[in-house]
Amino acid sequence: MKKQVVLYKKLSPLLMARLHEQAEVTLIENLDAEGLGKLRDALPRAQGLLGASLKLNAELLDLAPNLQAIASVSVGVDNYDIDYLTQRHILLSNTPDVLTETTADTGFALILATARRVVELANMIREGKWTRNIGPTHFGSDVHGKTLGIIGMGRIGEALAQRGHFGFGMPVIYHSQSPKPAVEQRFNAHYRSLPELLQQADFVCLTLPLTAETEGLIGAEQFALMRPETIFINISRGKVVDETALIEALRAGQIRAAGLDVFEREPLNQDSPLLQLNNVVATPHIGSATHETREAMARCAVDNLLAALAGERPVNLVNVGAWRG
Ligand SMILES: NC(=O)c1ccc[n+]([C@@H]2O[C@H](COP(=O)([O-])OP(=O)(O)OC[C@H]3O[C@@H](n4cnc5c(N)ncnc54)[C@H](O)[C@@H]3O)[C@@H](O)[C@H]2O)c1
Ligand SMILES: O=C(O)[C@H](O)CO
Repeated sequence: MKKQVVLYKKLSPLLMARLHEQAEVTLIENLDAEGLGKLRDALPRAQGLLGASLKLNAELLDLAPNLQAIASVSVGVDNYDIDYLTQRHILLSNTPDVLTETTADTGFALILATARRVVELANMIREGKWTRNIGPTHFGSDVHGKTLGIIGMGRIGEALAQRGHFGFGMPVIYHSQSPKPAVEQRFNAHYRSLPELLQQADFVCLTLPLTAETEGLIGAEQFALMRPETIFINISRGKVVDETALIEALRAGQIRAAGLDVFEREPLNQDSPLLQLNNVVATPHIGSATHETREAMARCAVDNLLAALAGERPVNLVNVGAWRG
């Protein structure tokens, strides 16, 4: 008998066809109030779930007594109660690797856009304010040769280091859970304590996951260690940063600019003070959002889900403790 799969993210026709071949599929197209109601109705029969951007807590999961596997179309797994899933032997998988390069591209786009004031000055032209040659008040700062500081030297951190070191001749310093000799050798990178990195980096870039340990990692005390020339980039998760402290640091000139792809609350409220600041470049969580990469992520999630439902260990199993094979 075909397994019951609930999708809360629409997939390409090719992937939908593949899933339909092997499973009975219920598709929830939108996670608005109506969609959430439909999801609740579908959960009691669900054996597999596939989607992203939904906090799947114990209250929702308790509606799904038959659930065997969840395939998240994301590398970040902060939306899931992993201990609870493991306790219930529900296999959680994610989509690492396939989005690494694209997310690092986004990080570098934010580095360049903030340093060279791309959005602010492009808007100036649109607003008809380019009336004479620009002078020092509109100058940006160099990226090449500046010190790139990476917090969380994992897959995306390494891809950022690669761009900085080989492409822009940037000295690389990093802070992570432990030093990584292979990375140091490849990018001539140097390990720093968190306070040292915050003091020394021209670009402080967050590429670490949101966990109980990293929530609120960067707050007023950490911004106070940065310099007025520091540019702060966050492509990890909004909650790693105390957003009120970030706004204060930007307003007070404690740091020069911020490039932000992620926020404490998403979508970002239109009234957010961040959107009033010219030295903020804000993008709507687009780290992995290219046609190619989103399709690769969806394919990876489908592979993981079908493997799990067939009794096989998914390649990207997150909670290995849930595996009984
Ligand atoms: N903006 C986006 O659209 C987007 C896209 C992809 C990933 N992300 C985020 O980026 C994160 C990283 O992805 P990845 O594939 O590089 O993961 P990864 O696991 O390869 O790398 C994370 C690194 O952070 C380090 N780390 C963890 N906790 C730490 C701590 N307390 N202090 C210092 N370092 C710590 C780990 O040791 C690891 O090296 C994801 O978890 C996700 O939240 C965002
Ligand atoms: O974690 C991820 O994969 C990205 O943030 C997309 O959600």
